Amino acid sequence: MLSEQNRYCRQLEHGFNRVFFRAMASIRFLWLLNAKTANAMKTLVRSGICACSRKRNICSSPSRLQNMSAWVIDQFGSNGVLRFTEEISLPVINVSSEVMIKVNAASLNPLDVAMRGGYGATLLNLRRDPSSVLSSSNEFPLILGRDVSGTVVDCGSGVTHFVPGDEVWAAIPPWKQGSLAEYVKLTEYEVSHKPKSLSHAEAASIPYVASTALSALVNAGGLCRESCADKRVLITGASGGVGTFSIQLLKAWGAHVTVTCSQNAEGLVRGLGADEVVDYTAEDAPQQLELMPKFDVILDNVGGDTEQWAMGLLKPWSGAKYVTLVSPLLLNTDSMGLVDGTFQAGCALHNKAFENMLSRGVFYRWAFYAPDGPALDDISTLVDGGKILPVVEAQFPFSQVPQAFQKLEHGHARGKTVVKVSEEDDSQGETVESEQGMQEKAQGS
Ligand SMILES: NC(=O)C1=CN([C@@H]2O[C@H](COP(=O)(O)OP(=O)(O)OC[C@H]3O[C@@H](n4cnc5c(N)ncnc54)[C@H](OP(=O)(O)O)[C@@H]3O)[C@@H](O)[C@H]2O)C=CC1
Repeated sequence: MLSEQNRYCRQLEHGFNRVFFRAMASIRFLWLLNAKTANAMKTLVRSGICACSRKRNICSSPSRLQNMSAWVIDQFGSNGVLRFTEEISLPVINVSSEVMIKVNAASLNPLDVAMRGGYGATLLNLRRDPSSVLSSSNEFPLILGRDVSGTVVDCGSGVTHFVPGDEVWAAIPPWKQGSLAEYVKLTEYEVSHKPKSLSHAEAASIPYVASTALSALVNAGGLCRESCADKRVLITGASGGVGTFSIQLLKAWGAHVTVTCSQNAEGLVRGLGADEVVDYTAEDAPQQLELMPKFDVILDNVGGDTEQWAMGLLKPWSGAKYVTLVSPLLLNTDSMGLVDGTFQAGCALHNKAFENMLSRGVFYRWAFYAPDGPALDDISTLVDGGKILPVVEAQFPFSQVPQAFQKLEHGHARGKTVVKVSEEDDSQGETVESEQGMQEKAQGS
C-alpha cells in the first residue's frame, strides 16, 4: 500500500511540476510576444498595408463590406454595458490558417456573463489578437459569445480542410472576439464541420460545453471511449450546459453515470441517460451518495464546498480522479496580478493535490476549456449517429441579446441558451425542441 502511495505521489509531483513550469514559461513567452508584436501588428493592420490582407481577395459576401453588426461592450459591468452597433470592423484574415465564418447562431455560457463583468481580463489580454482590438492594453470593443454555428465565407491560403460554403461549428477561445456578431474569424484547427442532422441553432448549443467536457473528462479525468465500460462517474451540477452534454458523452462511451441536480431536473437528466440521480437539495443527499459504490471519476461543475464531501466518494488508492471546472486561477490573476495570482493558484493546486494524494491516493485536478476542432469532428459523428442531442432551453433573436444574458444570469439552467444571429433559413428548417428530442431518444433506447 505504501509503495502504491509513493508511486502516485511521485507521478503527481512530476506531472504537476511539468505543467506548472510549462504554464509559467508560456505565460512569460506570451507576455513578451504580445508586448513586442502588438504595436507592430496594430500599425500594419490599421494602416491597411498588412501584406496578407492586401494580397487576399476577401470572399464574395463580406468583400464590399467594411463593417458588420455586433453586440459589444466598451467597459465591464452589468447588462447595461451591452451595446448593439453596425459599425464594428469586419475581421481580416491575416494568417494563412484562418477561416472567416458568417455566424448563423451563437450560444451563451456562464463565462460570457462573467467576462461581461471583467472576469479573466488579466490573463486573457495576454493572448488577444492585436488586430481585433484598439490596443494591447485595451480589449474594447469586446465581442462576447463562445459558440458559433455558421458558414465559411473565406479561407486563408494555407487552409486545407474547409472551403467557402462549408457549414461549420466551433468553440471560440475566450481571448478571441466572439460570435455575437455577423462574422467571426478562427484558425482552421478550432473549426469543425457541423453535424448534418442539426439546425444551426441546435449546433450552436454544443461546441463550448463539448470542448470543456472533453478537456475535463479526457485530458484531466483520463477517460476515453475504450476505457469507459467499467467506469463509474459522478457529475455534479448535471442539469446545465456542461452536465447535460457530459452525461450523453459518457453514456455513449459506456460508463455508469450518477448525477446530482435539483429535483425538477430529474426527468431531463434521466432522459439523457443518467443511471442514478441524487437531488442535491435533499437533506440526506450526501448519505445517498455515500451508500453507493465508489466512483472512478468525479466531474465537478459546482465548486464551492463540493470537494470537501466529494473526495470521500472516490475509490481510494486506485488512480481515481476528482476534476473541477471551478478553479480560482482567473479570479486570482484579476485580483492579484498575473505573477502573484498565478503563483497563488499554483500553490493552492499543489497543496490540494498533495493533500488528497497522501490522505486518499486520489488525484485532484483543475480542468479548463481547450480549443480542439478535430475533437469536435468526433462529437459530430456521435451527434449524427443520434448518441448526443442538443439541449436547447431557450432561443433569442439577435435583437434580444441583453434578454438572453438576463436569462443566463437568472441561473438554474436546463441546457443551453441560444442566440439566432442570422434569420436566414436554417439548414434543418426548424429547431427540434430539446424535450421532444429527449423523448425520442428515451423511446429509442
Ligand atoms: N474552467 C473552464 O474552462 C470552464 C468552467 N466552466 C464552469 O463550469 C460550471 C458549469 O458550467 P455550465 O454547465 O455551463 O453551467 P450552467 O449554468 O449551464 O449549469 C449549472 C447547473 O448547476 C446546477 N446547480 C447549481 N448548484 C448546484 C449544486 N449545488 N448541485 C448540483 N447542481 C447545481 C444549476 O441548476 P439549479 O441551480 O437549478 O440546481 C444548473 O443547472 C460553471 O461554474 C462554469 O463557470 C464552464 C466551462 C468552462
